[in-house]
Amino acid sequence: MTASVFASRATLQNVAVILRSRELPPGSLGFLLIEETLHFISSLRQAGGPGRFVNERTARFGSQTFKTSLFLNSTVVVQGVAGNRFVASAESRRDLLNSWPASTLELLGKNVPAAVHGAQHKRQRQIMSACLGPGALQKVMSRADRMTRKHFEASWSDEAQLSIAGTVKTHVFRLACSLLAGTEDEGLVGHMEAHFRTWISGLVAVPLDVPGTTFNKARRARDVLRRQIDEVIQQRRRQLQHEQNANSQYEDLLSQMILARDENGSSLTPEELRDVTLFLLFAGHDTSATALTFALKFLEQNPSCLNRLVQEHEAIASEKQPGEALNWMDISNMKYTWAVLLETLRLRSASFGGMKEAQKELKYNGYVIPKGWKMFFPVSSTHENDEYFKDSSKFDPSRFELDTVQKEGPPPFSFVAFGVGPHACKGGDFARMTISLYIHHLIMGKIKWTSLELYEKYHCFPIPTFTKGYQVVVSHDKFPVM
Ligand code: HEM
Repeated sequence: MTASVFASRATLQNVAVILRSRELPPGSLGFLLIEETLHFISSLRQAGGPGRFVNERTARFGSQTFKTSLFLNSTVVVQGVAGNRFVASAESRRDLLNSWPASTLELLGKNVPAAVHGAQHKRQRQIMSACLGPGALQKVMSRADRMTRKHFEASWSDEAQLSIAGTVKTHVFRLACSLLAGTEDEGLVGHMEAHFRTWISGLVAVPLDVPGTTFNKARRARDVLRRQIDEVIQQRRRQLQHEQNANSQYEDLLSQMILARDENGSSLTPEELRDVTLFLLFAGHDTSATALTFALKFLEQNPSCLNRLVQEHEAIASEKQPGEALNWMDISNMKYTWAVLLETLRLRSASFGGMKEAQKELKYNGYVIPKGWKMFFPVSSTHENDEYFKDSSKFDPSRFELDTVQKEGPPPFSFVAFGVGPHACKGGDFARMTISLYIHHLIMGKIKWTSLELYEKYHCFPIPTFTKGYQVVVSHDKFPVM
């Protein structure tokens, strides 16, 4: 049955391709629409992500724009600044729409920002802006600072051997639960973490919903998480009703999200609030944890960059009283730290690219993109292009040091780790706060970490992941001055 559906879909699409072959970009949809997907996934299973898949086809067809088929969809791949700019502006006109597989949306929920468009999306973005921007984050900074200090005391003891990937992931999840959902209850958070991992593993699984499959377990885990988040929200609403002053300094973003209104005075519906809270945990978790893990690896491999960071953090700490929490101004003054994070994301982007669907026939670069086809912009082929980033394979945070080292930053649409267009990331400041705090307390704790394997392998399916979890030995001492 499934095979015949594949076959008829593939046949219909192939007929369309033959009829319009002169107008379409060069390329091949492969055998039964599945062959190309297998090549794509095999490329993601290696370091470099989709780079090999994209570069091979770019060379074979002599064009940066080519057709292929990904995840059963006829797809046009576009690259570089021009391709990214085209996607952003076509999406702003709603000629392209965000396109996630139906099975992923089934697990994420139909109300999440990535799934909605138009007025509902605008309302959600306005509310998220109010709750994830510097003003809101300033209110939760002392809580975040306290949790990060506590994490180092508990997990980074002298001579400990630990997996940085695992340790960082757990911390980022706990911090996000505390700041986004307002809960630090260890029992509840531990329980949520286990369900959370089962839930997100279903997002890239075969969507077979029968008992025992990864997808089915993920759907059940999602139901448990929804109940848990609903309870947390109800509890928070009751607390807020008892608060005398609704403008007091809320130490969690959930309270701010409950109270936030868009320009028309509308708030999130209860179902939206639940789905958006869970979505924020999902959107901010693996992305931030991966960026932090790879940043630490790059720093270990580049002692001169680490030394610059030490100077920056010592200067900031010297202005504080002992034990005084960092504030948002301190985070925004950590300019080299931010440059290290951006350079890490350039070389190890958590997203391998964006997939959008054409709502009508489009023209790009002289080629036709038929209605219903997907457009895919791979991140790596822009990030690793010497035209935009000189010596692009080199880890060099100074390319993002605007005002001080560089007169101009990279060209617009060349750095796309946070996506482009109306659905671009809303959590950059949150990620910046989480990662900067972590690096600050690591450095000020005089902690040294040494890899058991300096050049450990990693793969990119679905995001960059060290094969052995980046195992290190910890010691507490002074950094060598370079
Ligand atoms: C280094 C960390 C992060 C990276 C690299 C990252 C990257 C991305 C990317 C590539 C997208 C998709 C954009 C698109 O579809 O075009 C996205 C969307 C999003 N991210 Fe992030 N993200 C990070 C952290 C966070 C955090 C910490 C949060 C929240 C706490 C967050 C919230 C969101 C939201 C809400 C969206 C969806 C926006 C929409 O559909 O309107 N992200 N992010």
